[in-house]
Amino acid sequence: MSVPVTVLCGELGAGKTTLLSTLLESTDRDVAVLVNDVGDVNVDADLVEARTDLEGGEEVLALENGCICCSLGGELSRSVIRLWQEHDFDHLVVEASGVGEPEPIARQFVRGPAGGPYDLEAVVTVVDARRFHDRFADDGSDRESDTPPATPERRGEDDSGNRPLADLVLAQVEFCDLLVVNKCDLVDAAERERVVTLLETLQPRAEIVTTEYGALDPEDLLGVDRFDLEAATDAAGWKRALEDEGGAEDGTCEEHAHGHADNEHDHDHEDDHTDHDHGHDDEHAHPPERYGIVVDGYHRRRPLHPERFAALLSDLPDELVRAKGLCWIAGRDRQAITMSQAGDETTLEVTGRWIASLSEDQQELYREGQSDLEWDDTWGDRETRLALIGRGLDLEALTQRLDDCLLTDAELDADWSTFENPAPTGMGETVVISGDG
Ligand SMILES: Nc1nc2c(ncn2[C@@H]2O[C@H](COP(=O)(O)OP(=O)(O)OP(=O)(O)O)[C@@H](O)[C@H]2O)c(=O)[nH]1
Repeated sequence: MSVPVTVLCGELGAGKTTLLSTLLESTDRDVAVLVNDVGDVNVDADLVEARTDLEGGEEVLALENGCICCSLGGELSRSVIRLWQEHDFDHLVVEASGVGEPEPIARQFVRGPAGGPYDLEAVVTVVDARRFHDRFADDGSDRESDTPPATPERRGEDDSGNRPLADLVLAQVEFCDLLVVNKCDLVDAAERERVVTLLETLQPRAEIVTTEYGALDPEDLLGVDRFDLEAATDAAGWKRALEDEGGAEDGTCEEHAHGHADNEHDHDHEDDHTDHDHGHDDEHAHPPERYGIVVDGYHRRRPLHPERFAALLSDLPDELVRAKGLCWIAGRDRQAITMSQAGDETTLEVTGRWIASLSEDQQELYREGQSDLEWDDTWGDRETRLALIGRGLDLEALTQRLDDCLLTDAELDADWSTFENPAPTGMGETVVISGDG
């Protein structure tokens, strides 16, 4: 019988190790723990080990060489298989590094060799209530104001691990089954409620529990079989906002609708896998209108002027919590560019090619595979389609500002390659644009 696995995520210092220590002290199960820290010293492993009765059956294994989600897919699989061969236990918890993305880790247990001995039960993300509130739920007034770089920062494929922190925090929130809102002793009741409501909007599918010092009933963490890869992949609030806009009528994730033939996960999105048995699915399909939280989509089939768009991205309203989707930027006529905004920073990344930029034969192939794909006679599938999630956000004003970035009729007839253009060009290349502060 396969061993159930829980993947534990959350930003640095959110309270993962505290939660894990409490869990190990209170559970009757024999739990093995795989800890992954970025850096040389496995502080967490030492900590958990020191506080855990290893004689009782728990084993702590530390993965030394970096971040499991970035480069160590193979090593993660090998380590957990070795663990399974050499030890006897009835549950595995993988504590992911605070800067890791949960999705690649989860996939190791679903599609990779570790999927044999193991069965991924849940992805749990720990959120620091205080920090989350101040960063995302506080109308922007208390937002962290790191000195922004004066010019957009260009990053290549190799250092994509330098993704903005706020973006990673939200990626962890958007891909999980259970959200543990920790450090509730550091927020008041109203702040906690604001955090929970915002989390429900950002991730309508997850269960949400609130806690202090990770004091959860072990069965709340280990006892529930919630994980569904497809549902988790499509669960993010921003993806639902795009779907509500009619952007994924075929049930296909927008990110994968355009030229992602080289993406190994493409086929995971072919069916509509909305899972109505899980979490808050139905209740929050339409986000709560409490606390002024608004969700909307922006869809235009006219290219964005690169300079004006970059200027807008460096001056987005503080009330915008999350914006994500595909952009069509003039002068980048082949590149489907994903925009991802969280906190003060926006990442532009080339994540695929517009189908319209492929050869006639290839276009035909792709279009046959996506019969519902909207196709414009002139521009093909090129379009800008964004989800916008905000608190107290003036959607009309932001929509107008986005519209002001679109090429004018005169600019449409101009040579787009002459525009000053900070947008990335190569597949996987990213550009980060910071707010003006
Ligand atoms: N006030 C308060 N402090 C907490 C709570 N939970 C954890 N802490 C403290 O927050 C700090 C970080 O907690 P950890 O459990 O190490 O966080 P982590 O997520 O494992 O951190 P990394 O391993 O760096 O990613 C520690 O000093 C904890 O004692 C809580 O609910 N309230």
